Amino acid sequence: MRNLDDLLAEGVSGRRVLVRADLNVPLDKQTGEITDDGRIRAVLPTLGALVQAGAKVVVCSHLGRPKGAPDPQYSLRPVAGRLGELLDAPVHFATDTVGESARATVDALADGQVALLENLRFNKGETSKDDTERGAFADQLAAFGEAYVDDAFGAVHRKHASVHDVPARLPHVAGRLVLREVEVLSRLTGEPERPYVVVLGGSKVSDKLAVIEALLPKVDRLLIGGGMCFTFLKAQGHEVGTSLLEEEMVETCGNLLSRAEGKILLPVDVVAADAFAPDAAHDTVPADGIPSHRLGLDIGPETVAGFTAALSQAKTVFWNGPMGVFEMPAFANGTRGVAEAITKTDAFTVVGGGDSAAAVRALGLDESSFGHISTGGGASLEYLEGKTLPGIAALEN
Ligand SMILES: Nc1ncnc2c1ncn2[C@@H]1O[C@H](COP(=O)(O)OP(=O)(O)O)[C@@H](O)[C@H]1O
Ligand SMILES: O=C(OP(=O)(O)O)[C@H](O)COP(=O)(O)O
Repeated sequence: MRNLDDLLAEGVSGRRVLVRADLNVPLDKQTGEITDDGRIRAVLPTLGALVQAGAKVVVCSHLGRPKGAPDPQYSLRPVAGRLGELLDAPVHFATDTVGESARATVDALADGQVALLENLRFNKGETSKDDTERGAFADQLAAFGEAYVDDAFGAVHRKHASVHDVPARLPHVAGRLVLREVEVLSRLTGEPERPYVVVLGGSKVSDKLAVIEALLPKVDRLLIGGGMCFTFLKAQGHEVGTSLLEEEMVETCGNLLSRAEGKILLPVDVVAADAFAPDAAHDTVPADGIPSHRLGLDIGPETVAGFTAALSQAKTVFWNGPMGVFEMPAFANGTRGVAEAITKTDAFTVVGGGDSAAAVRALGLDESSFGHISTGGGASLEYLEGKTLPGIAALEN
């Protein structure tokens, strides 16, 4: 896989370089402010090197999951502002992705300047399953660069135009972040030191359930909390009230549990609330006793103790997905407890995922007490699964 140094060695001064970044940062639902800028900081080494080398840097990214059309709540404009502060240079923001504003913004770039295009997912072509539709959008994007750098590790598992199709159209290299992520994560794909414990939570339930099947044979223990656990609890015959549930995956989860040979550890207690709100009334209840009008927003203290015991034995730990809605202090204890347990092991520990990494920082945990904090959750899980990831394969071609 060619990397940024190869491109820099060819010389990029005065050349337009299209950089796919993962600037999908968490935003405050009320104020729209960026609550964690870790993913922006993570691409600074690549962007800084290109700026210094005098390239005209055209950055593109997705933010959230808009439905193929402009949606102001998912605008990258606040990210352009923050990126400019971190680079200590103006970032020229295009109000569309491949339209007139983008063309004018890119055309006006001087050497060493940076532009950010509006959210890629405001365009249907970005995520389309139709090769022709995706290809047509990739053609438009590729026109903005003479070379392409993929530094969007968090999105390399997506077969999307900017990740999978643009590199087929331009000379392409891996950015510094992608290179480092792959280097570190490859330590977990060979023969990880055992016991190897994986902790899964978060809210992207259907995406990540698909990964469990492939991971099960590789791990010694799989601890499941967060929004993930309720589909499993349901499969065990428990009622889960109004908790996050993937009804159509209940049977799959039942099959997984019966084949897991006791490797899967589920919550024994959960914090159940009246509503998805910071001030909602809530209680800790047994996992098999969630009242019908309540929803589970965190794992309970007994579960944290059980997970801590399993983690204390581990020699390798991978964690993706918060154990609860950590953004609300009343439901942050499970995530804090599990994160602290991970920092106390003498295992090689990796945390992956935009929100998981944000949780580590929001809870004031020492980032250096983890072996690696990855910017990708789904991406690192699928990498660990041993799958060929569309974004990596495209860089290797
Ligand atoms: N029990 C739960 N119910 C609903 N949402 C949850 C629950 N537990 C965790 N979450 C939410 O999951 C989100 C993170 O999920 P995800 O995107 O899968 O993680 P990551 O970005 O680390 O890969 C957080 O915003 C958190 O509030
Ligand atoms: O946030 C992301 O992934 P993650 O939550 O698995 O870390 C990436 O930006 C990918 O986003 P997507 O899962 O909407 O494709």
